[in-house]
Amino acid sequence: MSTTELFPAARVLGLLDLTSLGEDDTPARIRSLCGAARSAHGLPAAVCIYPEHITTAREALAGTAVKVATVVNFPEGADDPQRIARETRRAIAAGADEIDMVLPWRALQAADVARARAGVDACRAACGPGIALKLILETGELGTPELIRQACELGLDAGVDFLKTSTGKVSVNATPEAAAVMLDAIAARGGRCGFKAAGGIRTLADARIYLALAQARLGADWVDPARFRIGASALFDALLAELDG
Ligand SMILES: O=C[C@H](O)COP(=O)(O)O
Repeated sequence: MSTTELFPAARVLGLLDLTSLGEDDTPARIRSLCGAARSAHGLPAAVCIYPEHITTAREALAGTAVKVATVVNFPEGADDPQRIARETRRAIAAGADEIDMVLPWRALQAADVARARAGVDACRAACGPGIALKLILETGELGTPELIRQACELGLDAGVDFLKTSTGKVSVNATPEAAAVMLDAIAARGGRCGFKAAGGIRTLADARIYLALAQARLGADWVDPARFRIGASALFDALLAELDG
């Protein structure tokens, strides 16, 4: 079966974190994004927006099952655990269901594993068991498969809910090579952690590359919104175009 048949546009839509992380986003833009999310073809898994727009998104999505995801320590990936905890608590108080936190990846690059881990632990503690934590590794900046694997192990040890590739704000974002390393790490721990490909994914063909990689390593049943997401700001229009025929 081809990836087009395995992963039709309607299925991809249900796995989408519909993203708007523009510096100039306004409440009107977020309302419009959430209005579009209520498409006749089905709902995305989540919208992903800056923390200042959580309330707007919550209101605009009321009555739907679409989760409100937001970003913390974004996009820089700083290494201040207290700031990370504070941002996380505020986002949850404002109504976020899911937190996409950037790993203090420079600390990891500098071999300060404890500092990087402290940031993730702070976010995990602030999330508690009820809020999904997606750890953004910024794989394009980590660079080597060894460092990407080390970042995966750090996140898995800390009990994050998803490993996510990228912020979309650096020159190298999601790549199939980085995704393969991440999916291998997730599979080696029994597939309990999810995976989110994000950053530079613009077409259905791009999305299907990551879906196929995940299915090959973790199985067809594993690929559902509880464990697999595509984060993208530019894919939605391509999906609707396909669904509209
Ligand atoms: O967190 C998700 C990414 O920011 C989305 O990146 P993108 O704008 O390249 O689709």
